[in-house]
Amino acid sequence: MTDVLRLGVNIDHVATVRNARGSGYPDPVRAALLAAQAGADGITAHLREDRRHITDDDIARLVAELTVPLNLEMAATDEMLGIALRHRPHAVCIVPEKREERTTEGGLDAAGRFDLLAPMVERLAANGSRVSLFIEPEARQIDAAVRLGAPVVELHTGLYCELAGEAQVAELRRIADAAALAAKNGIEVHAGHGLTFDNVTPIAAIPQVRELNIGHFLIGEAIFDGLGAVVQRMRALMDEAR
Ligand SMILES: CC(=O)[C@@H](O)[C@H](O)COP(=O)(O)O
Ligand SMILES: NCC(=O)COP(=O)(O)O
Repeated sequence: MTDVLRLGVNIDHVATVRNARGSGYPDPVRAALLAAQAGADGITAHLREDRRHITDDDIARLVAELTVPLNLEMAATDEMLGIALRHRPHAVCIVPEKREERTTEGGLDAAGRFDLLAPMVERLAANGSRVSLFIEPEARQIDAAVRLGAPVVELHTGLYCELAGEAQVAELRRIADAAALAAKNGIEVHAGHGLTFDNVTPIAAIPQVRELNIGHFLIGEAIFDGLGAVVQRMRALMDEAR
């Protein structure tokens, strides 16, 4: 019996719609509570330096009101470290960030930024948050995660989602090999970015993967079918894959 595969719903783009007009709706916290009721095992929220979607107030309200664990995504900056230490979320996932990017473009260079990350990982863990590193599915990055003492890595699935045919199969193999290597080294494996109903199954079928974080697609589909229904459908696809 493989462990249950958890679904983390990323609510960033509920805030994107809200911020389009500076209104109070749609409320990301309301979306988070609804997603939890529909079967989400956790909520992911990315507090970006430019606050283009999730705001500091959203994080404060999520911490106060969520009924499932919060996974706070953040860049490796002193500002974000201070916010994470103050709120002490269940989990913190350190992600790369470029102000000019439309969305995350790749994994964190944990190997190249080792000296910057080491004290940050240590302080977040000592503060009681489960630290995750959002990385490319590469042995070099997994080795860095081991040396940093990160208990979790989230493997970037964006390239897999963009590719097709043999190239996508090769990227899936790369992700599966990275998941096996990370698990062999005692690291819990998560995956995310760009996942949809159509491409989730092969990722969900990787036995070492314990959590998927999925957002943009679900929020888009919710416009047509409602957030509860699309969360339930993604949950069912993930369960069928195991
Ligand atoms: C790290 C990752 O892939 C996402 O969780 C991230 O939040 C994407 O950024 P946007 O939500 O701003 O598109
Ligand atoms: N870390 C991945 C995540 O939280 C959601 O990514 P996406 O589904 O919005 O691309």
